[in-house]
Amino acid sequence: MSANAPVIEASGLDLVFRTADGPVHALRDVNLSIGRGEFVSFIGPSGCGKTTFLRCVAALETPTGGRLAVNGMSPDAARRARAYGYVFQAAALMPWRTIAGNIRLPLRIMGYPKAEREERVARVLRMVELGGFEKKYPWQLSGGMQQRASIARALAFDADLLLMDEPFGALDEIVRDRLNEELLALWARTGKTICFVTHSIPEAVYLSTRIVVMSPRPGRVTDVIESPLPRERPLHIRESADFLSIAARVRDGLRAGIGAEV
Ligand SMILES: Nc1ncnc2c1ncn2[C@@H]1O[C@H](COP(=O)(O)OP(=O)(O)OP(=O)(O)O)[C@@H](O)[C@H]1O
Repeated sequence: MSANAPVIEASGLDLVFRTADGPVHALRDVNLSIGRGEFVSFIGPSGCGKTTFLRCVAALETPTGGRLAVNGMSPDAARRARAYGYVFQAAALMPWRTIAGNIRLPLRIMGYPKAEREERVARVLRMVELGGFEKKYPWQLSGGMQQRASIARALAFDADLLLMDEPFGALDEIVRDRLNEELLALWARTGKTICFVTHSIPEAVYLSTRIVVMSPRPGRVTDVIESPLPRERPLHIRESADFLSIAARVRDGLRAGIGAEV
């Protein structure tokens, strides 16, 4: 695959869930191409298909129409090639395992030798500033630290693509600000491609190079906004005119999507 080939390419993507109450059109005609090193946020009201899109990329759902390629492969093949790390809404750590044990387990399942497992666990914990917390259990850590541990687990495979489904939604604003800054720093350091689901307009605008606005019933993309903000973003950039004008456009897009529904 060439370095410029899209990491994710969706064309005419459709997904209809068959339910007892009839079909649910979770995604309709989604066309999106995401390039290497982009930070793309997905924002939209509950039920507009944000999680479903990420799950399709991760081969956890099968689209009912259209095409989807991840690193130029089918999502299934990309999953086998460990193309991505997935960070869930809640930290989803196993409470009976230590932080190191949580990160080590998938590495063990995938057959990494012991020495390499240990090296990777130590490295990713340092990356999320949790060095020294290896032997703690999840309940001994704050919510923000748990979420950092779950990011470390997703980083352990060195995948170039990170799929993050509302990872900071349950955290208070101060912790969220800090993790947003840390995530941007990590993105800058590693050059990974990040797909990030959020309900927060400021979070989407602060983090992203591109913002995908979605609306429900059927779930579809209603706007894609390129951010003019520089890659280096101190928190106070949120008071700048550029920031506020992108936030206003996202808000308008969300309103228009809801308006179209009624
Ligand atoms: N396994 C499933 N079976 C049936 N319907 C489903 C299934 N998964 C999702 N849906 C429906 O598909 C639509 C899109 O759901 P999805 O979870 O992708 O939305 P979302 O935008 O991520 O919402 P939220 O912001 O609340 O997480 C919703 O109407 C949801 O009820």
